[in-house]
Amino acid sequence: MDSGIVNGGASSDDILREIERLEAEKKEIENRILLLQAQLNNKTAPDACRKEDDTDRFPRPLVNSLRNGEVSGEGLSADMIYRYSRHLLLPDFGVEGQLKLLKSSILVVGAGGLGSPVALYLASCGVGCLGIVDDDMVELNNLHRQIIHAEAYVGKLKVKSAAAACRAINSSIKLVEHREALKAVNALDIVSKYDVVVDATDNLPSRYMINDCCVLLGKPLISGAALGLEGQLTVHHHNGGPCYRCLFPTPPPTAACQRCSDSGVLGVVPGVIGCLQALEAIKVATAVGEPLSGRMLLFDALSSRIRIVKMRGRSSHCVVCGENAAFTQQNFQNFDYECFTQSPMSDRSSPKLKLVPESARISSKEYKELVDKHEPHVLLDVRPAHHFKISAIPGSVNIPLSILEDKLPTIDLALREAGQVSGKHASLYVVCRRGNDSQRAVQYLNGNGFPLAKDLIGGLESWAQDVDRTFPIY
Ligand SMILES: Nc1ncnc2c1ncn2[C@@H]1O[C@H](COP(=O)(O)OP(=O)(O)OP(=O)(O)O)[C@@H](O)[C@H]1O
Ligand SMILES: [Zn+2]
Repeated sequence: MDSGIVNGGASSDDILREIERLEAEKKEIENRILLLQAQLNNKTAPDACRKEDDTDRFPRPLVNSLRNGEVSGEGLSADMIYRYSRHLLLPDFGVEGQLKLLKSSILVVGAGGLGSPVALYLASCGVGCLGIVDDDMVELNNLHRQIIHAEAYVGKLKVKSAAAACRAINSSIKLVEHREALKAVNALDIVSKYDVVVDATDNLPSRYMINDCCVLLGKPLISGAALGLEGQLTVHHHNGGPCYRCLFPTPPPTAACQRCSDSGVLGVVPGVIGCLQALEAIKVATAVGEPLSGRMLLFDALSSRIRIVKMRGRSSHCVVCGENAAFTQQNFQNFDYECFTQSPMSDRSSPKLKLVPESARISSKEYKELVDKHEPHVLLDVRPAHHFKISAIPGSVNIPLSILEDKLPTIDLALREAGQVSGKHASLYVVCRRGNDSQRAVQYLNGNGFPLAKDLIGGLESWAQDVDRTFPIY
C-alpha cells in the first residue's frame, strides 16, 4: 500500500503496519525540522553565545556601553545582569520587569514577622529604593520568626538591624531607615516618597491609618496579617479595587484583635505571608501578573490549605475613597486612630486597666511578704491552661478566667485545704500574666461569695521584675 491508506481491500494488519510506517516518517520529518531550526538559530545567534572573554556571558550590546557597572537610562550594568540573571531569564519578567523594579521604591511598614521576609526579598531582588519604618527594638522572643534580625541585634533598633541585613545581601540598592513609628502626623510625608506600601504591622489603628494615607496619596497597599496558625493577604486600592475601609468600614470589637504576644504564632506562618506580600509588591511595582486586588488569600497552616476569596468591590460610600468622600489630608492628620479602633498602636502603650479598688489589690512584694510569713491562703492563677504550663508560681491553683464561673466550688475546696474556713473570710489572691484578667476575676469573685479576693498588681510580669528575677516570662 502506498499513500492510499483507506483501502477497503486491505487487512487490519496491513493498515496497522502502514500507520506505524507513517508515524516513523512523521518523527523523522519533525527531527529534521528541529535540526534546521537549530542551524538557523546558530546563524542568527547574538554574540552572547561566544566565550572569548568573561563579559561574553552578557548580551554584547548592553555590555559594550555599560562596562564598569554604570547603568544607562534603558540598560542594566554587567554586574546587574549577572546578579539578576535568573529574573532576566523569565520570559514574563525579563529585562523590562527588572528595570521597573530597579526604578521602583517600596516602603515596608514594620520590621517584624511579616516585614522580615518582605524586606529581605525586596532588597535581594533589586527594588531601587527600599524604605523600612519601625521604632521597636529587637527582642529575644522575636527571633523565632523575625528572621531578618540576628542575636547580635537584640536590644537594638529593628530598622538598623533590618537595613544591615538587607545591605549585606544587596549593597547596590538604596536603603532608607525610618527610625520612628508611622503615625498620622508623619505618614503623609514618609509615604509620599514611595510608589508602593507594604503593611507589615500588627495592629488595627496602624492598618486603618496606613490605608487612609495610601488612599489620600494614591499608593497601592499590600496588606498582610498572621496570627497563630493562620494568615491572610490582599492588595488594597489598586486598579480601582477596594481599600481596607471599603471592606471594613467599622473596626471589629477590641476582643477580636489579638496579637502574637497574646495568642502566639508559629514562626513560619508570617514567613509564608511575608513572602507572598513581597511577591505582590513586585507584581504591583512591575505591572507583571494579576495582583490580589479585590481578592483575599487565606492560609491555614494546620491543613496546609490556601483559599482565595473574592472580596466586595470598591464601595461608593467609603469615607476615604468613595464617590463623595470628603476625607482630606487635614482630616487625616487630626484623626485619632487609636480612639477610632479602641485599641493601641503599640503593646508598649497598652493601658493598664484599673477595674477594682485599691483595697482589693496587693503588690507582688506585699504578696511575697505574706508567703514568707507562711500566712495560709490560696493563689489563684486565672491564665489559660497552656499559659500555666509555661511557668507558674509554685503552689498556685490554675482556674482559667473563661471557666471561673463554673469552678467556684473548686476554689472553696482549695481554700478549705489551705486551712481557710469559708469564702467570706478567706485569703484568696488572684494572678494572671499582666494584671488585667486577674482584676476581671477579682471583680467577679468579690460579687460572688469571695469578698476578700485580691488582685496581684501587674501579674507575673511584676512578680518577675520585683520579686523573683529568675522567674521565666514570655
Ligand atoms: N505604626 C507603625 N509604624 C511602624 N512600625 C509599626 C507600626 N505598628 C507596628 N509596627 C511594627 O510592626 C512590627 C510587627 O511585628 P510583629 O507582628 O512580628 O510583632 P512584635 O510587636 O515585634 O512582637 P510581639 O507581638 O511578639 O511582641 C513590630 O516591629 C512593630 O514595632
Ligand atoms: Zn475605600
